Amino acid sequence: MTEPGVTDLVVPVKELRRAKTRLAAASAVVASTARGRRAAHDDLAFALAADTLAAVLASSVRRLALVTSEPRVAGPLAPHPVVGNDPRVDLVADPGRGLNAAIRAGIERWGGSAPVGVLLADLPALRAAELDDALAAARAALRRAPAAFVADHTGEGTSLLVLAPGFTPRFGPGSAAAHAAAGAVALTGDWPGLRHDVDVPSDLDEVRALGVGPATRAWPEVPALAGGCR
Ligand SMILES: Nc1nc2c(ncn2[C@@H]2O[C@H](COP(=O)(O)OP(=O)(O)OP(=O)(O)O)[C@@H](O)[C@H]2O)c(=O)[nH]1
Ligand SMILES: C=C(OP(=O)(O)O)C(=O)O
Repeated sequence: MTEPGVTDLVVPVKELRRAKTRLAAASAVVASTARGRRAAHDDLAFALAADTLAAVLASSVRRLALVTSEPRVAGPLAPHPVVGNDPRVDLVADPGRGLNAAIRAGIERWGGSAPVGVLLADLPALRAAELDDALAAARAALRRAPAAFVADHTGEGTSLLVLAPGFTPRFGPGSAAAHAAAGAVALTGDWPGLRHDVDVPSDLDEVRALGVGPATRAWPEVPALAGGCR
């Protein structure tokens, strides 16, 4: 039986022009002009988020609070084909005070009185089945702990945090240790797509080897995103 709340997810997406600065070298390889590099960078950050969101929407997630002020996701040309008019998606304005503030805004959108998941949006190899499996494991863990998390492939970051009301998200450098120290249970499942976030250029090769969604696969070409999923 599904316990209420835990299939509600908050996903933050930073403004593309400010996001993923550690990936700048990847864009420099595919474009020779500053303008071209800027566009390639924004397209890459967008592709990572689009593929993550497509997997989320193919999962059993009940509601999605998408916290962003990025015009390509939430602006006048939105909704984007990936998010579409999906009734599960609730757009929340980014307060502009960093990642944890954005996450809090997403949690508060639903009142903050039930368990909720927080998933970062740089997981282009994420599979819907992995997310469902991890959410089920988190549901079980929440019977004995205030939160559960999935560490990223380096072991230092957090890709998914599921928290009961009252637990404070501690995203940022060293978040896996911070979440564990605050009492969250580290989930141990074999979820390579869920664990492999893309922070530095070498991560791109590694997620491509796992198998990424259509947007990241096509980069630096911008694909006609049709909202399909693997
Ligand atoms: N809405 C929102 N999302 C954020 C913010 N900061 C990070 N994120 C999201 O959190 C996820 C992980 O981001 P990071 O890789 O830690 O941060 P980043 O600032 O984009 O990348 P770097 O500049 O390379 O450190 C991505 O999905 C980002 O879009 C923020 O201030 N607001
Ligand atoms: C933002 C985080 O990770 P990364 O910088 O690895 O994306 C985090 O783990 O809180």
